[in-house]
Amino acid sequence: MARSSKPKHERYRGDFPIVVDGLVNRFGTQTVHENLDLKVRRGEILGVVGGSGTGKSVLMRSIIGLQPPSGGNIDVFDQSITEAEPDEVLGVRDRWGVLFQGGALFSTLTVGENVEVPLKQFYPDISDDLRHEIARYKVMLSGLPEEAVSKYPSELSGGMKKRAGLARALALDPELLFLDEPTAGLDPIGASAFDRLTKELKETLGLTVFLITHDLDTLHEICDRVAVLADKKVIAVDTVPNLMELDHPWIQEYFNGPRGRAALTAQALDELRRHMDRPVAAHAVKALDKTPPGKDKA
Ligand SMILES: Nc1ncnc2c1ncn2[C@@H]1O[C@H](COP(=O)(O)OP(=O)(O)OP(=O)(O)O)[C@@H](O)[C@H]1O
Repeated sequence: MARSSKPKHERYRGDFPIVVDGLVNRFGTQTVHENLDLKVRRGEILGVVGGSGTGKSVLMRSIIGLQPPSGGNIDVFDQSITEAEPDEVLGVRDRWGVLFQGGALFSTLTVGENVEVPLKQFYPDISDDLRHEIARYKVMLSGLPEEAVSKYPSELSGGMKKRAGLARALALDPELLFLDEPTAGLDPIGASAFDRLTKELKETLGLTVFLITHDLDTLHEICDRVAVLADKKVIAVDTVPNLMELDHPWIQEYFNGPRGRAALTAQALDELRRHMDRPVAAHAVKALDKTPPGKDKA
């Protein structure tokens, strides 16, 4: 399993680190994906949305090679994941990190030991001291206090568990980061802090982020584009404002329904608050805050 003898790869410089072409996924008689196409741009945060059961997680699992598809092709860094031999896939697996729903931490290992798992798997030759040091650094990079390194998952809050899972996802300095509903179960303040962290990490580490979410605030705040899954396909990929213009029932219901409008208003309020020193903006924020529910807060 070790690949330390292989030369270190170059960072990907192409435009589309992930290209999904004609993906088909069937489970028995159930077809989840039928000719699904998707291109993820390098350096973007791509939000992935869709109703429950539309196959967002199956799509992510297909891209990271955990779900052999029934048809189609997936290239990651211009290399086919679907047709590659297991050994070849190993060569790209250390170039992505995954935060699964719920964190998926090993409960019998400390946070630091959890982060060390992929380091041991892919770089078995590095010294214990260096491995501990890398793990400690990743834990702090994920916004956890240094003491968290020696804590067990059961001793952490929900938000801290997500950050620990993120630290593990970042263990191998990935170019691609997969996040499956990272803000689910977090309170609004925790969710917003996690969103900010995701954006900061994307910018400072030059990540491309594939982010499955139901969280409208996340979509508005940090996603460069959003892919919408419906009818077994990706029916649209665009910025949120452009998606809101589309005449598809699910998209209209989702983005222009009451929750979608509330998220949009919250974002507008945030924008205004950033200019609170200007008296006019302060008045506008007050006025928007007082708008009765149900009335449009344009
Ligand atoms: N290993 C499997 N075997 C059989 N059916 C599966 C398997 N994995 C997923 N499915 C089915 O595929 C469909 C899509 O599942 P998936 O978890 O990708 O949905 P999702 O869009 O992520 O949903 P949610 O938003 O509720 O998490 C579901 O109907 C699910 O039951």
